[in-house]
Amino acid sequence: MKYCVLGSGSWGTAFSNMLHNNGKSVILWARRKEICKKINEEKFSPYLPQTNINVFCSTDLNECISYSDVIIIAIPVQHLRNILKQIDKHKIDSKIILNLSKGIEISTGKRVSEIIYEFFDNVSYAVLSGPSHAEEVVQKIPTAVTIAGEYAESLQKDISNDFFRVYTSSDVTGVELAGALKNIMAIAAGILDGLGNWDNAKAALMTRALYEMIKFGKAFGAKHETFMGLSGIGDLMVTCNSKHSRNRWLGEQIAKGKNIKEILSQTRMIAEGMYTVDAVMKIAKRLKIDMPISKEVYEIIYRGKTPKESMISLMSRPLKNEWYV
Ligand SMILES: NC(=O)C1=CN([C@@H]2O[C@H](COP(=O)(O)OP(=O)(O)OC[C@H]3O[C@@H](n4cnc5c(N)ncnc54)[C@H](OP(=O)(O)O)[C@@H]3O)[C@@H](O)[C@H]2O)C=CC1
Ligand SMILES: O=C(CO)COP(=O)(O)O
Repeated sequence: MKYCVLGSGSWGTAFSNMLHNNGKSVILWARRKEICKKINEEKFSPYLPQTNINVFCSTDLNECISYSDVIIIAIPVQHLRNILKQIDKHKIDSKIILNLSKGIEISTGKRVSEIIYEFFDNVSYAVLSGPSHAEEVVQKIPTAVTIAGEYAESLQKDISNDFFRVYTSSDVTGVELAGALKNIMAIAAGILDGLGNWDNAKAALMTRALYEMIKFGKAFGAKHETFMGLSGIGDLMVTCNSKHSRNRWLGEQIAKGKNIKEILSQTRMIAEGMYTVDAVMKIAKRLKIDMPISKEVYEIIYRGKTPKESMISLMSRPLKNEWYV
């Protein structure tokens, strides 16, 4: 199968480079000409400056689609719709779309599969997610992830190699939601890290975060076991603890007293959780799902609540059974 990867940020670049090294035919699509030029002429990406990038890059979106059997999405979710609008429907007809992005669209509350099917009715869809920081994948550090959806077994074979191990799952909704929700929780973890390196608090936060993710997922028919796997607790652990996580970093900066505008001006990278939390709070309100950690992340980012005030709010909630619904 031939592949194109849409999105030349850190993950799209790392993933396409890995597929190229697997011996697959791959094109990376970038929206900016200067990125393509650097990758093609200097084997350099500003998103992964320590690594040689050997994959071919193009800025011609529809040419990339025509060339490929599998179209891989690595575009921040709030910008995905705008890119999909530019794709010629006939060129993508009956192809496979594999999503790597982790988020929920604010304007519609949709997961990536739902956005894709709104545009293209005759495509096959799969999602790949799990603990997989691009910075480690380009260094060939052992990584394991989950893939769910159509052609999962064929994709699993093409993508896996001696350092990147792909497991299959049948739960597309769960894999999508777990990947989106853990980004919110990583912001909360970063806020805690910025306040103090507190082991008890971090363990409590991650455990209650997982329960919150499961409650939300179940409202959409996601399987409990998915949240116990690589795309659930696995990705939650890595994102809440990793020095590479942009979501955790964003939280840490907030706790240091910086305002959001100032933090965003420091990087071109995307912390998806900052946007997903807006979508999740709208959905949770509508469906009456209690999401205390997400609510505090939302209040801090969008309402100016201080991290200390949020911590007090969380700790002074009415006492209850650990597994309340
Ligand atoms: N980084 C990682 O380790 C992992 C990331 N992911 C997920 O992959 C997805 C892509 O993230 P990642 O590769 O990390 O991106 P990065 O944060 O590394 O880079 C930002 C990307 O967003 C693009 N972008 C910024 N503004 C726009 C816009 N207005 N329209 C379209 N694209 C825009 C940038 O394009 P440009 O350079 O042209 O500005 C760039 O490709 C996210 O959903 C993320 O959660 C999943 C697993 C691992
Ligand atoms: O999803 C990721 C790792 O699995 C990347 O997380 P960040 O976007 O927080 O860097």
